[in-house]
Amino acid sequence: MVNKPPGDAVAPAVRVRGLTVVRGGITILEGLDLDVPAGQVVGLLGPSGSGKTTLMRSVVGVQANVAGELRVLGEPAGSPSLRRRVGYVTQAASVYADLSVAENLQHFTALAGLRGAAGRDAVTAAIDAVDLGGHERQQVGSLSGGERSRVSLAAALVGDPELLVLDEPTVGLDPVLRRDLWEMFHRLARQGHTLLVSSHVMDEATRCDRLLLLRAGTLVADTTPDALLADTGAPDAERAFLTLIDRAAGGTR
Ligand SMILES: Nc1ncnc2c1ncn2[C@@H]1O[C@H](COP(=O)(O)OP(=O)(O)OP(=O)(O)O)[C@@H](O)[C@H]1O
Repeated sequence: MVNKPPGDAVAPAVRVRGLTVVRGGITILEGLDLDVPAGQVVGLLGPSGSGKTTLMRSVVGVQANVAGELRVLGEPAGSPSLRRRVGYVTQAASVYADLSVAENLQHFTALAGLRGAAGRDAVTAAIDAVDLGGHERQQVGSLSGGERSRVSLAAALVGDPELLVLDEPTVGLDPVLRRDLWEMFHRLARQGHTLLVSSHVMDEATRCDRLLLLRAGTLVADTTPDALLADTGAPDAERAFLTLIDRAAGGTR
């Protein structure tokens, strides 16, 4: 497992300066400056279409037409050396429905270059991390939606990446599963992983250590849940977000 370095003076896991991304001839992200601190659960929140996936794709190095500075774990985003250090879970499940949980994870451990005992240990550790013990032999196609999401997460975990980039991992899950997943994210952060987790559900903001609030491709706030509520005087994250948007627009509400 990744170990936390001592002290607080740790370089950010992701450093973004002046990031602009154009897709289909349209500027989707414009001049973003932000840091993702190491060892924390950082929420990337914003409405549908605000650019969360585009930013995540840029961080993991699969996005074209990216301008500006984008460093991930000290390397330029997309560097070949980052392939094993960064895990990415997209919104679409990336696991095979006709294989069992264990077979899926064996496939991903092999892709991560882990063979023999190291591969078996990685599969066991990933299954434990996502609490899927007892489901090893079950076909993924017969799992519940929440269990399937956790297999995708386990697949991203097998190489023990330092940075996990998770695109809307809790979408469509019931409140209990959502809570369990957020608890798991914090457990992973305590082990030294950094998690960048997107959501368009504002009440998930309170579950993050830090928050990046995006709207229409610009950063509305880089804050903590407590500071967000204190700064806006709003009773919850959703109303705080609306207050910030009104402020940015020069509104009076
Ligand atoms: N190839 C493309 N050409 C033009 N516009 C695009 C292209 N891909 C994405 N977009 C636009 O970029 C904007 C940001 O999309 P993105 O998927 O990053 O948003 P998001 O915040 O992740 O949304 P959601 O929460 O719905 O997943 C959207 O308005 C989308 O329509």
